[in-house]
Amino acid sequence: MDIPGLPARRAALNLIDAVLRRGETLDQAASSALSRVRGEPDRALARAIAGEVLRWRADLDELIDSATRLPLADDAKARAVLEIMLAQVLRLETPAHAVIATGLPLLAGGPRRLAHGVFSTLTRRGIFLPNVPTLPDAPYERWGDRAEAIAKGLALPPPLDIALRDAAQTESWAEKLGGTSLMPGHVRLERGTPVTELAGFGEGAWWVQDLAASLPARLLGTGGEGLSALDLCAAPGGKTMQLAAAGWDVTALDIAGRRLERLRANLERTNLAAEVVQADALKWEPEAPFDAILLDAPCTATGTCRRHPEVLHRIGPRQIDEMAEIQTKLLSRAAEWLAPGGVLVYAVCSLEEAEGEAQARALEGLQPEAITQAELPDGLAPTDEGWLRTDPGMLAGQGGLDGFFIARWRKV
Ligand SMILES: C[S@@+](CC[C@H](N)C(=O)[O-])C[C@H]1O[C@@H](n2cnc3c(N)ncnc32)[C@H](O)[C@@H]1O
Repeated sequence: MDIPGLPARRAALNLIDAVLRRGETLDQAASSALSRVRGEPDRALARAIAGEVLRWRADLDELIDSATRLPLADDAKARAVLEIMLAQVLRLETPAHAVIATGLPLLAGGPRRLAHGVFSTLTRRGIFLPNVPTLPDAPYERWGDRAEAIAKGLALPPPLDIALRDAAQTESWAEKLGGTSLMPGHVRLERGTPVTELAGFGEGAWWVQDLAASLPARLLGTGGEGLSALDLCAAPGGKTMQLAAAGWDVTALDIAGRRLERLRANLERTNLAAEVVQADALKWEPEAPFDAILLDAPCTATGTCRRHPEVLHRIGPRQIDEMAEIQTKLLSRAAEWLAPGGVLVYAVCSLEEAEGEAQARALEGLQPEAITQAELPDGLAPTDEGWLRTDPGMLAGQGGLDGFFIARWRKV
């Protein structure tokens, strides 16, 4: 029999290992790593511990190294166990005795005494974490002069943003749900709000969507009688719902069947319509050109680091290059499918220049259409090129937002 709480800590260790060694996402790792953890609270605890370690790993390691005479190897199990133990004390307010009771058994047959010694030395010393997590070296270097601000955003727990089907009712939904609105059609609620229990969820009056993620579809404008929009890479459908609610005649295309099932369920719940196509956008050909195309391309998703801190560790040049290559192909195909006068919006939830600015710079044959200040919430501004670059850490006073790159063109 395991002691209570031990399976959750073992699972946290396995989740971290899957991210650091196998490059998996926490979601990918979850089904196997959490399979032996009974009960949702313990599964949530395992994920929370792993998330905190991945967010604060550089700072936790600095503490560990300050208390050992010889540094532990980067991949030493004792280091990983100490990270888990310290993250609980420093981030989850778990009492030290519970941390010891569920941490040291993970090192059975190994350096338990060493780990106990390091943990006791540190907790006696009165340790704390900085206000802002220290980024791992690789993303710190990649993000250059944006890195400090991004790190500040990482320290903020992301709020819960919802997008309304009917933007005209923004004020009344904000009041009903006790939230605040940063632009029409948007309401911001406190993190951890149980989504499905909120008023309006069942009747499909809104869906969960980060404020930044809601901007690309807004930048296509409103549709109308007979105006067609292609949502290329559409699942699970946040932007499809926005486009349909804005009056476009939407074709929603994605390669992933399971994700398209979620898109269909989302459309059904919100009582919105779209033609759904399962296809590979690198091979598919449309029957007719579109008046508007939204390419929300697959990407490294580093802009979601607040919710998915594993991207700080598992994304490197290889993944960025792979994604950039696909994005270039998708963008040039999408550009060919526009009707004269049609608008193309390109978006990625990535903080990487290769997936954002470099893609926009390389696209030929369409006329850039600058994003304007009036189209953005207060506190955000377009770049000199007329693109939008959001970083976690922007709008910090209002709870931040995800990192996105967005650009727009017109076919003249
Ligand atoms: C950033 S997500 C899209 C999110 C979606 N637009 C939303 O707002 O809910 C990228 C999507 O691209 C899809 N995808 C990746 N490669 C694709 C391809 N070759 N053809 C079509 N879809 C693809 C993935 O299945 C994934 O659903």
